[in-house]
Amino acid sequence: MVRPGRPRVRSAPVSTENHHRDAHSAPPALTPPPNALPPVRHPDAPAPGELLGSHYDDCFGCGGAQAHGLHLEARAGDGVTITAEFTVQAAHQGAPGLAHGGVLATALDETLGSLNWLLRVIAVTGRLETDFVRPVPVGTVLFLQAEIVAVAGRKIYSRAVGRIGGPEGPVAVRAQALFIEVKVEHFTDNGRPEEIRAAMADPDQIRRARAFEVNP
Ligand SMILES: CCCCCCCCCCCCCCCC(=O)SCCNC(=O)CCNC(=O)[C@H](O)C(C)(C)COP(=O)(O)OP(=O)(O)OC[C@H]1O[C@@H](n2cnc3c(N)ncnc32)[C@H](O)[C@@H]1OP(=O)(O)O
Repeated sequence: MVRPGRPRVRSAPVSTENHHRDAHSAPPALTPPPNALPPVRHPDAPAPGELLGSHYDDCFGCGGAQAHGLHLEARAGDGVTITAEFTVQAAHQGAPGLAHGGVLATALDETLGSLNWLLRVIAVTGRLETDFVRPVPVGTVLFLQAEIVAVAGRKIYSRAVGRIGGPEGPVAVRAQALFIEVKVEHFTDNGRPEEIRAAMADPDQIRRARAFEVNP
C-alpha cells in the first residue's frame, strides 16, 4: 500500500502499438518510406524451384561444416520470394523439447538474408523483429516463406513466416526485417583475418561471393 505523502513510483506507460499490429503492418523503422520501390528480381537469379546452396560452409544458418548449425536449405520462389526448411535438432533446445527462440530467429534471419540472392545484392541484417506465435518442438520441420516487400536505396524491407510441418502448417514465428546493402569490404575489413584469408583462398567461396554482386 502507498502511504500518503510518499512519492509514488509509477511504471512507465507501456506502448500497446505492437499488440495491435496485424501481420501486414510494420513499426516505423521497418515501414518502407514513400520513395521505396518494389523489388526487382535479377535476371541471373536462381530459377524458381532451384536450391540456393550455402553462401559459406561455416555459416551457422546454412553451412554444411557446422555440426550443430541449422543446415537450412533455401529454395528460390516466384518473384522475389523464397522458401526454406530446417529440422529442429536436440542441439537447438531452449526449454526441454522445445526450440530456443534465438535459434528460430536465426532461421528467420538466414531465410531473409537468402532473399538478397534474388536481387544479387550483398546485404546484412540491420533490424530483425520477431513474433513467436507458438512453441516449436524438437523434431519439427520448420517451413519458412519469405519475401522482399520494397527497396529504398541500400535499404531492403522484407518479411517472413515460419510454419510447423509444411506450407499449410500452423504459424509458429513471423519476422519483419531491414537489410542494408554493403560492399564485400564489410566482411574483408571486419572479419577475423584467419577466416577471411581462408575464404579468399577458396575459389568456391569467391564464386559464391561474386554471385551476390551486381558488378563483380
Ligand atoms: C571473402 C568475403 C566473402 C563475403 C561473402 C558474403 C556473403 C554474404 C553473407 C551474408 C550473410 C547473411 C547472414 C544472415 C544475415 C546476417 O545475420 S548479417 C549479420 C548481422 N548483421 C550485422 O552484423 C550488421 C552490423 N551492422 C553494421 O555493420 C552497420 O550498422 C550497417 C547495417 C552495415 C549499416 O551501417 P552503414 O553502412 O554505415 O549504414 P548507415 O548509413 O548507418 O545506414 C544506412 C541506412 O540504413 C538505416 N539503418 C541502419 N541500421 C538500421 C537499423 N538497425 N534500424 C533501422 N534503420 C537502420 C539508416 O538509418 C540509414 O537510413 P537512411 O538514412 O539511408 O534513410
